[in-house]
Amino acid sequence: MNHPYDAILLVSFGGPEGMDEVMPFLDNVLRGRNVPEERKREVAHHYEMFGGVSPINQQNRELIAALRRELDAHGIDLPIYWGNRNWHPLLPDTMRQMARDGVRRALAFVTSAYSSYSGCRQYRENIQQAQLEAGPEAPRVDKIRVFYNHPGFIEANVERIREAFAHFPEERHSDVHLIFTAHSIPLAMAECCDYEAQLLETCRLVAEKLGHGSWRLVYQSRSGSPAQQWLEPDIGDYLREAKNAGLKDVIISPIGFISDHMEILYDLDTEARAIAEDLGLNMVRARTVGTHPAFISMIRELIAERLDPNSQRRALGARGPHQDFCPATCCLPFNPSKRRLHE
Ligand SMILES: CC1=C(CCC(=O)O)c2cc3nc(cc4[nH]c(cc5[nH]c(cc1n2)c(C)c5CCC(=O)O)c(CCC(=O)O)c4C)C(CCC(=O)O)=C3C
Ligand SMILES: [Fe+2]
Repeated sequence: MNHPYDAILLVSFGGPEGMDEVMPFLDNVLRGRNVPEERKREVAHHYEMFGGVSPINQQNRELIAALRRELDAHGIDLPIYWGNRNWHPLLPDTMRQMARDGVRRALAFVTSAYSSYSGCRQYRENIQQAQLEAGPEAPRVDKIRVFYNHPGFIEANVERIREAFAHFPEERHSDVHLIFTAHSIPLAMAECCDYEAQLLETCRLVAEKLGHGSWRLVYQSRSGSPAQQWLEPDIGDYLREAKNAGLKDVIISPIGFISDHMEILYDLDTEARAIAEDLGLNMVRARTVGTHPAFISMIRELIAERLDPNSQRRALGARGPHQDFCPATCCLPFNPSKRRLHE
């Protein structure tokens, strides 16, 4: 096929893989961010509870291995590179390697299904910065569209939630309350993107496929200064609300993420689970898509559609496929015209 791409680039968040990597990783995440020192220490402790190892890097290795097999099976022979925002392999190092290998133009798959500054624009800025650091031989990089409404993403989530339902006796299924979670972001950030609307669309499409009416989208992993407003309700508060409303069985599906990384192991499997147990709620946490075959074939499809401009761009629901190229003002961190000058 005649197309301009000579590599795939997986772009992700990155995570520490040992005790001595936790603080330098958090320094990278929080450089220039308005997050209190106390929150940083708290989050360092979350990582330390797991030996300083975030599962995210291993999950990305497995994702790459699965994608390699999928591309090979479909005759797509592009090499796959991998670079992270916050930890090794770091994007600038990967970009230099690509330049050395003679890569001229790459397609980037970012491990975030939704549009937001953190999940879209910041990754594009990271790519640009890495290109600057790698110099004039750095490849050109085009980002693959966000996939929150892609049938492969929906199907993989539906199957993960079906697995979770199987933990409850059949006769209780209709009374199970399905709680979707996503990473909270500052309201100022949420105002500049379609994050909430996209999340709600994914939840709606997944719940519809499951034929399950009792669901709600809530948020987790709130960070930042307490003075700032972030998306709510928080999962902990919502579990208390659910209890007060008389609910007994809940499934938590972290629809905002694509792998079971630290924000899930700690914020849901440790913190939210303790709250649920305290309240006497039966909680089952659904897995994220991870390397589900429908998700891996979705990534292959998203690559193939960029290699062949005439191919169909699949999307479920009312919103249609997201555009291939982000407009200049897409996913800003905040609305600049709302910022007072002295801030
Ligand atoms: C929207 C969004 C996603 C989803 C899109 C995507 O996947 O990119 C996401 C993913 C992730 N967030 C992660 C970890 C962290 N996020 C933090 C801080 C923050 N996240 C934010 C937003 C998001 N984050 C924001 C607005 C902040 C405040 C600071 C800032 O404005 O940037 C902090 C600092 C400590 C804290 O304050 O919590 C950590 C350690 C990990 C890795 C987990 C692992 O290691 O396994 C992953 C995948
Ligand atoms: Fe985060």
